[in-house]
Amino acid sequence: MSPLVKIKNLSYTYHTPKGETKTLENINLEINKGEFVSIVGPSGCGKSTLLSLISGLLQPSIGEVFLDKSLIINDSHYIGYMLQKDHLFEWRTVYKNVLLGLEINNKICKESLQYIDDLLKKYGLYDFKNYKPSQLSGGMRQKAALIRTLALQPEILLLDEPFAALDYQTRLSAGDEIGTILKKENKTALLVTHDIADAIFHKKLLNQLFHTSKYKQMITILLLHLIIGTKS
Ligand SMILES: Nc1ncnc2c1ncn2[C@@H]1O[C@H](COP(=O)(O)OP(=O)(O)OP(=O)(O)O)[C@@H](O)[C@H]1O
Repeated sequence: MSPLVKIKNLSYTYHTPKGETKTLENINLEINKGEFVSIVGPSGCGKSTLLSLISGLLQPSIGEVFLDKSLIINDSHYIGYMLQKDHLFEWRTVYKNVLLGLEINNKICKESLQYIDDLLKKYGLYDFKNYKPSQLSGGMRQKAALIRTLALQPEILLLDEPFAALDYQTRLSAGDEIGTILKKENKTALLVTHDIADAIFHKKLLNQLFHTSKYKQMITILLLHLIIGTKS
């Protein structure tokens, strides 16, 4: 089976009038379909940059990023992003928020609406669909944001510290629920976090440990493969 995401000899340097910042150096990584991979590293080590490169928002300085065997040169593949903040709009109901991606991408049809209804029912938000985001708990809001992302049926989900804004208890339950949803929907996901507890919460298989960037000594990116599905 060929990997869904393949990163080959990837390096990235930011160029600004003040100088250059070598952020990633010679990263190699493969993610198979259905895997949940966590990358842990301290603030500033390049986690968000890596996600931008995978999503095609940035182009590698050196190396290549492939998604499903084709080179990522722009954002032509559909990639779902979940950020620290849920970015739900208070003036829209939960349902209207969840519909937003479909609306923007002109993808509202009978099947997509049915898929949203199924997700809302399966994951306990259907009864809250006419609520405003402020009437939901932090964990429920993150679930609504996840359903908004899943509605577009992305090939891969990129999760950039999605639990960081939640309190510890909510973080545990939301992390658990979101992991369960991704597993049930058979999604491939890459989580980046500075908090190792977030990554090992799902415990599973420690796959690879690598050091990166001589410019940021002592930074260790701990790569955990949290295998979802039959491999878990
Ligand atoms: N647009 C930019 N221009 C110049 N340098 C940048 C830019 N974005 C990020 N950097 C630098 O690149 C390095 C990596 O940043 P990045 O945001 O990828 O790290 P991170 O691990 O995601 O950090 P955090 O956990 O704080 O979000 C940092 O030194 C940062 O200052």
